[in-house]
Amino acid sequence: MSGNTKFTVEEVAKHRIDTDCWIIIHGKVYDVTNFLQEHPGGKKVLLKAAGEDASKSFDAFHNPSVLQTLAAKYEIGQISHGTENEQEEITTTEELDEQNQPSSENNPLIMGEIFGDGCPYGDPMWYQDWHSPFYNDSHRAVRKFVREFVEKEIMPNCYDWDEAKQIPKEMFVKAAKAGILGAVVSFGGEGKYLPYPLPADVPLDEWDPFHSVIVTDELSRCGSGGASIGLPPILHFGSEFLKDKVVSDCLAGTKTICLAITEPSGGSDVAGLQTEAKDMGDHYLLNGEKKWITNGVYADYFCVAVRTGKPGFGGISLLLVEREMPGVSTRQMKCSGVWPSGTAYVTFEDVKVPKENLIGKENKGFKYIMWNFSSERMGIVIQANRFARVCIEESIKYANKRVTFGKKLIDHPVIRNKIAHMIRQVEATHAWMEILTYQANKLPPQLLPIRLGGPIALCKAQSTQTFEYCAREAAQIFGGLSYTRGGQGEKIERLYREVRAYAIPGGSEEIMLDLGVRQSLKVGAYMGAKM
Ligand code: HEM
Repeated sequence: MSGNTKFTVEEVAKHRIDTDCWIIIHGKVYDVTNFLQEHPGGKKVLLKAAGEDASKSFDAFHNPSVLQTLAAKYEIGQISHGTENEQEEITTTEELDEQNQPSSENNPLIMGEIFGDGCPYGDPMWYQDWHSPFYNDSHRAVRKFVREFVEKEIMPNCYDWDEAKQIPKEMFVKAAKAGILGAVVSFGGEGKYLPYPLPADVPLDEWDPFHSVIVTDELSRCGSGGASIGLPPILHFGSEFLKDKVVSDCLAGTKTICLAITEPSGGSDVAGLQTEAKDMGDHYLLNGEKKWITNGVYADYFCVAVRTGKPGFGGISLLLVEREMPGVSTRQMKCSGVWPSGTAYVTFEDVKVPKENLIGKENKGFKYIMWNFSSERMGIVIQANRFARVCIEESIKYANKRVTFGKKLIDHPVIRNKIAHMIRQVEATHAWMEILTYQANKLPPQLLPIRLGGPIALCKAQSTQTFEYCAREAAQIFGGLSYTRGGQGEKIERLYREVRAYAIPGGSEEIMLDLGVRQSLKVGAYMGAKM
């Protein structure tokens, strides 16, 4: 029997015992006889629904993704359309819902195109037909392209990759071929190193920061994080020799690079770092330890912050270190979140690094690191805010189906109050992120770190505090389902564990808030503010 075989409701109704058990879910027929013993919800619930349309109960207890993954193995056909009366009986809940809703055609409320499933605040407002000065057709094309990629290639696998604590290597190559790796990493970089066209074939000279925002935002919809921060320093400050050596391979997904700044003895205090690179004439002799290095377990290259000069920020340089170099070793760290990110403790013991692997100029590393921080922090803002939005989307959808005390969760004012507080923070953060992105598009590049450093630092703290708030509230709405891994609360349980991976790295909230005010005051004073 193939997935196209047609059955009538009467035929399905004949299969309702434990040695022959069929069910209907959203118009498709499943033979679950061999699944009865394995069903995580128990055998009895399935037998109770045997021979019937179980769509409603199925929706109440599962993530829709179960149909794409596990259930697909048991699908044997579809319900055929019989006489008009029969058809009415077998109408699926989706079809029924459709009949009860106004159509999108000739709907007086809709002025343009709605993208996505229209869940209010589940996507940025320009997805739902709101006017925006920032987006045009090429942004819409990138949005569609990346959404399809994520829904097909990433979303169904997130849970398994998280449990396996690893993303398959082929996935990076796939993302590279789709142009996604280039889009995330190389913005502002040089086109000649791009091995594949950018998403939706947008020409490089038309690619703007809003395209990059869309790619990062859409990637974060799967409710799981990862980062690409090691390459930009080489793209922007490295020699032609270093660029030729690493950039194309990294953008093709065949090699991986990570950024190694943080040390066991100090995180946000970059100026105090201790890893030492001693000048030995034709090479540096590298000794020291780095900790919490994202992707460190899998990386082929390390962009390492080292001390080459005097104490403080004036004695720091960046070096490209290669995994093959004798004396480099990594071990996986056990983290509370972002399990597939290969977060590592890295040790360098008498590693000989050739002088040509110096990135930019000696003792200018602090400036490069600070420059890199702004784009890293904007990446965190976009990710954290989408994660917070996922909390809204999941909460609204769940609250619309879960019934307590005789009514749906969404009909309890206390739940709507929680969702409202989530929405107001996410929308405020999104608007701030967009206006900062607009500045990044308009300001002359040399002014970017000075004018935007302070606001970006503040916006980073805003986004991670919003994320933390939303993860907590969503977890309360999901109740016990957010305390167990997998199932309907899968994304919320994972996101709740991942909050710290955004609130601490790239500058902790405490440092961001202080830096944001200090830097803005300094810039204000320099620009003649009367304070
Ligand atoms: C092909 C059909 C089905 C498949 C593949 C399936 C799969 C699963 C899976 C994987 C879970 C674990 C939780 C999760 O990951 O979502 C689960 C739980 C459950 N399922 Fe099913 N299921 C099917 C049909 C049904 C039907 C028809 C019913 C009810 C009539 C049902 C009732 C339940 C219940 C009550 C739970 C426990 C929910 C919880 O832990 O909160 N399932 N099922």
